[in-house]
Amino acid sequence: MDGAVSTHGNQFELTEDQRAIQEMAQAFAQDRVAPNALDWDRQKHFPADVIRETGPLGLGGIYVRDDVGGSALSRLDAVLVFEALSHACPAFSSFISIHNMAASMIDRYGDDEQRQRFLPKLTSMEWLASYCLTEPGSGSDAAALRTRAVRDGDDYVLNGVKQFISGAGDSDIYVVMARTGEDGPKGISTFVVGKDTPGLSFGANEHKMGWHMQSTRQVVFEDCRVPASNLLAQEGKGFSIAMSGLDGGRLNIGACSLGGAQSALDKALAYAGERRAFGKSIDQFQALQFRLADMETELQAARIFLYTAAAKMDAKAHDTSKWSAMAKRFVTDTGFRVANDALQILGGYGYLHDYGIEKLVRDLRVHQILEGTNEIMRVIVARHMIGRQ
Ligand SMILES: CC(C)(COP(=O)(O)OP(=O)(O)OC[C@H]1O[C@@H](n2cnc3c(N)ncnc32)[C@H](O)[C@@H]1OP(=O)(O)O)[C@@H](O)C(=O)NCCC(=O)NCCSC(=O)C1=CCCCC1
Repeated sequence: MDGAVSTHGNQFELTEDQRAIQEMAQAFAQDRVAPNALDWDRQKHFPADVIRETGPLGLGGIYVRDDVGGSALSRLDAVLVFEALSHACPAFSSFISIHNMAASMIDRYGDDEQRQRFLPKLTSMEWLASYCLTEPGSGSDAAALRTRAVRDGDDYVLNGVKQFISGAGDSDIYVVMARTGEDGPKGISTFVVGKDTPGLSFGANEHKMGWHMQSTRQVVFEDCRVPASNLLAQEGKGFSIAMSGLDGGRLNIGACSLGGAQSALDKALAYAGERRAFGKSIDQFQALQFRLADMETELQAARIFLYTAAAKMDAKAHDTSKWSAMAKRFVTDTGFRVANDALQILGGYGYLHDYGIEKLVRDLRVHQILEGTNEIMRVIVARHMIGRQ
């Protein structure tokens, strides 16, 4: 299985520029990611060098403004990139997506000085970035976070623990939500913290089911002194900043599921044409044809849905958060189902690491949990429907 990229003729009208972006990301995925993805997974290797190669391609700040080195592209453009990269490795693609989410939060909410200080190195990928919201005692109920930041002269002093942080220990920059005021969402603020800040440390790398090529650790703050000039926007704005970052991140994660599931379907289709049983190739059996047809149909529906949600965000539609949540839920559930069905088509071979499908299933499973569980996505959608936003 060579990880060849299929565009599978989606019906969404893409511009010539968008096709060029898509082809650039597909070529990079095929040349630099696909040949290594299984090794990275097996060795739990974080390929910082290959990740950094995406900087000069403009993927370090895909939707960051261009005065600080960003590519100033659209959310739909970004979705095309993450979909293409995920065809080779969803875990690789999702790290680039997290980095972009963090960079775009600094671009959107930072002042000029902060943008100039952090973004050129983030967009070039000289620095990598992580996003720190979840804590050991608060996941879905994000506004219950307890990491505290107390103002002391020209600094804030941070104490607390962040949990399940992707890229922790490898990233250079951490965008951290911490409590500066009252309980609940209005007491939360956002800080940019450099890796070398005294008082910042990292836990052990978690043993996970998938996403092996990126580390997941606790981030620990012990009297960690951060300059007040690293506060994004104003005190109390942190929850909204975190949520609006996730509105975009959820589209990206949907794209990572889409690309991974397409890769699994492509592998299953190729296998079904080659594998013979009872005197014919197994793709001649109607039971398998029906399954393939359902996988193709559901994946194309997910693709159109995701592209539509991205276009809504580009158009700054008032119900962007609802569309992001719907797309994240629908595409990640569909992607996992399709990848799991693909594994079934390969039978015993699907269960072997070398065929690449069990890795896709493991990688895609977590997309139904992170960046807001799919249950929380339903909460967000329902609140919009009944008028409680
Ligand atoms: C939806 C949710 C459950 C909502 O909470 P509540 O009911 O406490 O808060 P509520 O009353 O809804 O709102 C408070 C204020 O906040 C504003 N705001 C909300 N959404 C948004 C938004 N989308 N944009 C801007 N502002 C927003 C809201 O307007 C309100 O302010 P206001 O009072 O009006 O001034 C929220 O907590 C959530 O979503 N959890 C999932 C966390 C979750 O997703 N982690 C994932 C962690 S990250 C992760 O998993 C990663 C994994 C891999 C790597 C990257 C990260």
